[in-house]
Amino acid sequence: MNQSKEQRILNFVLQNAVRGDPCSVMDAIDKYCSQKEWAMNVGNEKGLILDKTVEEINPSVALELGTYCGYSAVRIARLLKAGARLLTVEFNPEFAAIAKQMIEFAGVQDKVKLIEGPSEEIIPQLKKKYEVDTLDFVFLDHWKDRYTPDTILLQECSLLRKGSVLLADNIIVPGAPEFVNYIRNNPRFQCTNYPSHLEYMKVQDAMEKAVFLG
Ligand SMILES: Oc1cc(-c2ccc(F)cc2)cc2cncnc12
Ligand SMILES: [Mg+2]
Repeated sequence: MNQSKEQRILNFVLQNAVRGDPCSVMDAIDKYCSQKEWAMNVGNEKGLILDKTVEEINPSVALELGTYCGYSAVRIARLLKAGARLLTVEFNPEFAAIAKQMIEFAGVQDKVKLIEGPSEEIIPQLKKKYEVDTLDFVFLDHWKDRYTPDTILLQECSLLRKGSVLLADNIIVPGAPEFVNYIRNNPRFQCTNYPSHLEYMKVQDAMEKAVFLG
């Protein structure tokens, strides 16, 4: 049975990156996906915006919606302080299986909890099942039509506190117009737009940062 693209990406990392070195894993994925097969990792240009946001917040508890192959989970986890943790949610079992191996190879598995399932099911479980009080940082990088309902669900589940930061990928491509309209017109959020480019392409994209005002 021939391999998936995601399995080919993982194989390339296993052959070309250094076990326990998150940056070498990120570099190998970026090399493969820019030179061989495009894939929907946040990439190195938008990845720098993600880095700066994570470093600014220095989160104790972070949530990622949309793990895919684990590129941004590795990217975020490598910056977390001792004792801090990332919960990352992936709906697709094949992607989750690849991401688990990617996260372990990078050596960040002690900081990352990979949860397989739909975000709308997992979010209401975060407090009781995953011992979350509130979230310091949320990276939205899953299906764009889930950005708004999941942001509302995070509020309904009292998972945001004054100062919690949301960062959303793909504001232009594939685009999340309904989310942009919701979040920019919501007085409980302070928004900032970060123009960038679609991963590995000369196509305009952007990220949106939204600080919850409580
Ligand atoms: O960063 C992303 C990019 C694209 C995407 C796909 C096809 C295309 F033509 C352009 C962009 C899809 C995504 C789905 N989930 C999360 N992130 C994504
Ligand atoms: Mg994305």
